[in-house]
Amino acid sequence: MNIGIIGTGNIATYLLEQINVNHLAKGKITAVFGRNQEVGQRLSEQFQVDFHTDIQAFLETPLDIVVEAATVEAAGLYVKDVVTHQKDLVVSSIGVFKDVVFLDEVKALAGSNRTHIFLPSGAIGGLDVLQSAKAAGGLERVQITTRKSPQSLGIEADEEKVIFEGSAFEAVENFPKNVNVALVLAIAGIGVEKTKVRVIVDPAIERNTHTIEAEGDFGRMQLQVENKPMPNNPKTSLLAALSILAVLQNKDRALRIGN
Ligand SMILES: NC(=O)C1=CN([C@@H]2O[C@H](COP(=O)(O)OP(=O)(O)OC[C@H]3O[C@@H](n4cnc5c(N)ncnc54)[C@H](O)[C@@H]3O)[C@@H](O)[C@H]2O)C=CC1
Ligand SMILES: O=C([O-])CC(=O)C(=O)O
Repeated sequence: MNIGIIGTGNIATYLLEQINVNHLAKGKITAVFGRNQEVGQRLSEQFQVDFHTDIQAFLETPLDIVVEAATVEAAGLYVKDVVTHQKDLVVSSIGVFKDVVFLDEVKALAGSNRTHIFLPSGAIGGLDVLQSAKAAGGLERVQITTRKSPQSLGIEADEEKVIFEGSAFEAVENFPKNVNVALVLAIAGIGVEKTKVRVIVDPAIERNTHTIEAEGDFGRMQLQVENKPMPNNPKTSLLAALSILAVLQNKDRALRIGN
């Protein structure tokens, strides 16, 4: 499997190490697309990977699957191109799908190009429960509370404070690098308007903590994940990078676990 990556940051570098050096997934990252020539050159030498600044040239290389590990904005620019070039796609910046019409368009393109789109569970879990809970309707309420340090949120604060309360749609507009988890939750569950999000800044906390609550005909769920932030980017939890690695490991397996 030839893997391409969009982005040259923290997640991209983590995947290059785990796949090209530690061989933790089948296949190899053969090409990286980014804007920063200097960083790209460094990654290219360190991990024996082609670096491209032209998206068309990147997508014309023989790739089986492309991992977007850039930003919500970059995902908006490139995901359709990836699918129309008939590559499978893994999206990290799931906030790009806050626009349901855009999500439907990308899904339709994937159908007509016979490709698959993977949305990793990222820095949370519980998506299996939500999908089962709504299989026959009857999922009523979903809420996520994200608690992060000022460094992880990229803001200044000297006391604990609720800094956002609203829908998943509004949350992405405000914190595009911190609430992709709310979007995957919304897509798995009851949608971007009904999924409620709270963001709390907490100077006393070291871990990126997400608490998910859901209720419906199935009963109730409460799940809390206390994530270690990544050293190179404290906004991002290690689990988010691991979840992409797991998607790449599981993609073609005969045995599927969870729904
Ligand atoms: N689903 C989830 O649970 C999570 C998702 N994320 C998403 O993953 C993304 C990547 O995370 P990190 O690697 O930690 O971030 P990072 O900030 O270390 O790296 C982002 C990279 O994207 C590149 N980039 C930005 N705009 C670009 C463009 N137009 N074209 C090409 N490259 C562009 C930057 O140069 C940088 O190399 C985040 O921005 C966020 O959207 C992050 C954490 C959790
Ligand atoms: O990594 C995390 O804890 C969550 C995150 O940044 C995101 O969902 O964008």
